[in-house]
Amino acid sequence: MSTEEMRQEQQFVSLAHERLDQLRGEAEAAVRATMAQVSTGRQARVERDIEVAEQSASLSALNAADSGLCFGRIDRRDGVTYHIGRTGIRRDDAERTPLLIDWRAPVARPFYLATGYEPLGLRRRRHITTEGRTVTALHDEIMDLADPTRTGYESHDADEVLLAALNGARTGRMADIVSTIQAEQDHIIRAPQHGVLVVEGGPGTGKTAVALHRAAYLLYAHREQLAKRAVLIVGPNPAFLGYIGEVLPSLGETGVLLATVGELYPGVHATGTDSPAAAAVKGRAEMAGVLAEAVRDRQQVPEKGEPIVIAHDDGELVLDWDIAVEARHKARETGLPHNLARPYFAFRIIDDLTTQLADRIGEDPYGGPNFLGPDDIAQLGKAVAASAEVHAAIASLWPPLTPEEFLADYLADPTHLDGEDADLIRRSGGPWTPADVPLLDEAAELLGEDDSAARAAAEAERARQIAYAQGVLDVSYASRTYEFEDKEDVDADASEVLAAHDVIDAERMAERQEEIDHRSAAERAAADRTWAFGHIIVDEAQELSAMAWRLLMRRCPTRSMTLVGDPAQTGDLGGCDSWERMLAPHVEDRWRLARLEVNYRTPAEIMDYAAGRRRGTDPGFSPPRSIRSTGVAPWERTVELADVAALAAAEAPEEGRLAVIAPRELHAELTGLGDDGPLDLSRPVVLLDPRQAKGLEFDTVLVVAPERMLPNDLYVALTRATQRLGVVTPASATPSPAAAG
Ligand SMILES: Nc1ncnc2c1ncn2[C@@H]1O[C@H](COP(=O)(O)OP(=O)(O)OP(=O)(O)O)[C@@H](O)[C@H]1O
Repeated sequence: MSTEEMRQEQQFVSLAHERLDQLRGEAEAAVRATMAQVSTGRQARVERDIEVAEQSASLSALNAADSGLCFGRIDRRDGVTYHIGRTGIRRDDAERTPLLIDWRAPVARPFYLATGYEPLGLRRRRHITTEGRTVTALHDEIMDLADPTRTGYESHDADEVLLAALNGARTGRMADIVSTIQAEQDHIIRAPQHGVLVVEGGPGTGKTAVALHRAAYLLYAHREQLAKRAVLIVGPNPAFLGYIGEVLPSLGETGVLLATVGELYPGVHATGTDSPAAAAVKGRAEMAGVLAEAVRDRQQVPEKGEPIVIAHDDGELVLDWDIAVEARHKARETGLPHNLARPYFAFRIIDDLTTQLADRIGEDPYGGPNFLGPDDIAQLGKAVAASAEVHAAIASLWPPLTPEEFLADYLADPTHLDGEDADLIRRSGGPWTPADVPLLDEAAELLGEDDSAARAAAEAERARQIAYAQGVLDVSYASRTYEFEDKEDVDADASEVLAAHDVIDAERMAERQEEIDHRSAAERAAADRTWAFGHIIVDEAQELSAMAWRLLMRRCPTRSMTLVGDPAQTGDLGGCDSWERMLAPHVEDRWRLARLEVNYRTPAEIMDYAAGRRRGTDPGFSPPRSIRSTGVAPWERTVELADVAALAAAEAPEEGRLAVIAPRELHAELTGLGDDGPLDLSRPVVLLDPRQAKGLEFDTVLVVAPERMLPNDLYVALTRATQRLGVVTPASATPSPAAAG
């Protein structure tokens, strides 16, 4: 082996780190300098804050690049060599020539795609392994077989670097795969941004990894647009989001919002839980129509013959069925949501009641025309419109509603559902559940936000600011003479010294005072129900209910989405088993499908076992092909539940993580596994139910009571291990209702 080769590579890596340090130093100094600026005035402070935020973002991207900065090199046939890394770095020369190429740049692509059959202009591909700043290994692949040059680092196994990554002990946090992205994954990561792309693949095929790297790629390729509109990544539960939460920051990307669907209604914390059957009812597509009907039910009219009689200074007003039905018809005809159509209902009623009053007051006893002129009638109308009693009557028929009030009332007494379904979701009080969130969102759409009060308040605030600014300008103008009073023959108005009043009027000055929202796009998006994201990525997409899809589609009017999932792993009753059915209501057949076929997580021995069990209920089942085998077969044992903790302790790997996956109803009997407090995946041993295990992976997994799990849940549980799998049948356990199913 040529140590010279190694020395040169080390020299390059050291140089790249030095340059990175230099850039980091500059970025730090820029942040410090900006922060030290004495900014007077709110505008200046806001601008300073924005600058600090931008500089800090590039600083954290540079910090993120520190570990594994340079991981590859491509030597092209034309003699040009590029080093590939986590971020792009330029030299400090006049031309600012590239030193390190960002993995996302087009020129880096052959590093991921080139093969002996299609070398894409490469002579050689090199993987560079580093520990800290030290190069520890090189792996070369010859792409041009006619090239006789050898370095001594030629790999016999092309997958050596990949397999080393896959065999590494797990930490409880997902790591990026930037140095070993495979060609089939690269095609998906760099697929065009527009439209809906569905990525389907079995367990461990890298769907999550690909989705996260795609987010990083899109932010790189469409930075300007996506920095403004932000990218949303939706995952199945908070523990999963915690598990994947480090990947994008490690790639230098922070402009992303990670959330579960249950977190997508600002101001609502969905801490409650539904039974699976109740969640399934709430998730059905028909709930949209059901809620629309329930909103219409809140638009009432008095019974025929039982009018609402309103006391008024000029006599009683009678709000009867005829008036209300006509007003309701007119309001509904606008097609506006409930709260926005309400003023039309109110206007019509006030108009009718005014006519009623005018007919009575101005009536000519001799049958002549009404005595009242248009001005008198307008006066009467004002009085009717100002009457608290009239407003109370209108509100009793067509009340202003918030989504929260409306849905809480609806769930207390569900209508338009058959009796069994209504019983399942009936609830008075209690916290919101994740399945309520799409219903709240639907209700918000049906009700609309009557923001007239907020707009009036904003207008009043603006008027106040203009008045204040005018005051400032008046003071500025009044004080103009003092500046020059000790000078002779000075015409202050003709002075060359410009004062504020010369260059700006009150309105523009007020505008400048208005607060600029300097939160990041992701932060603003998190607080805004009506935010339209630039791109949405949904992981475990098969779990989402029809109602959840409606919510997400509203957040992405451009339908620029990547959906990754595996219908064979669907756990939720309300989830989906067919992409066609799920997507047709939103994009018809305008979506693309990409498949991932190779299982990078689960060794062949475990996958064969999982597939064998699966074939018990689905004889034609075919799993993804495992890329590696360990020679360690899964084992089965019958054990007392009380002894599972000891078994877990014995099986726990020295380095890495072990998970016990058991049905939730057995957790109380599985003592000693620390099933209290929030789930902490960094612990060496964790206890999970199959739903919580979705998307996660561990070095060793013990699946307890497989016979009590539904086929899809069992398949998920059996495919979480990267090294070893044990299957435990409880020697004695209290029978459960789930056991039968
Ligand atoms: N190209 C790669 N290089 C290194 N590791 C990879 C690569 N592709 C996938 N992996 C690893 O394989 C494991 C499984 O990937 P991932 O969790 O993305 O699969 P998945 O398809 O989402 O699985 P599931 O459907 O079971 O949740 C992860 O540890 C991931 O880092």
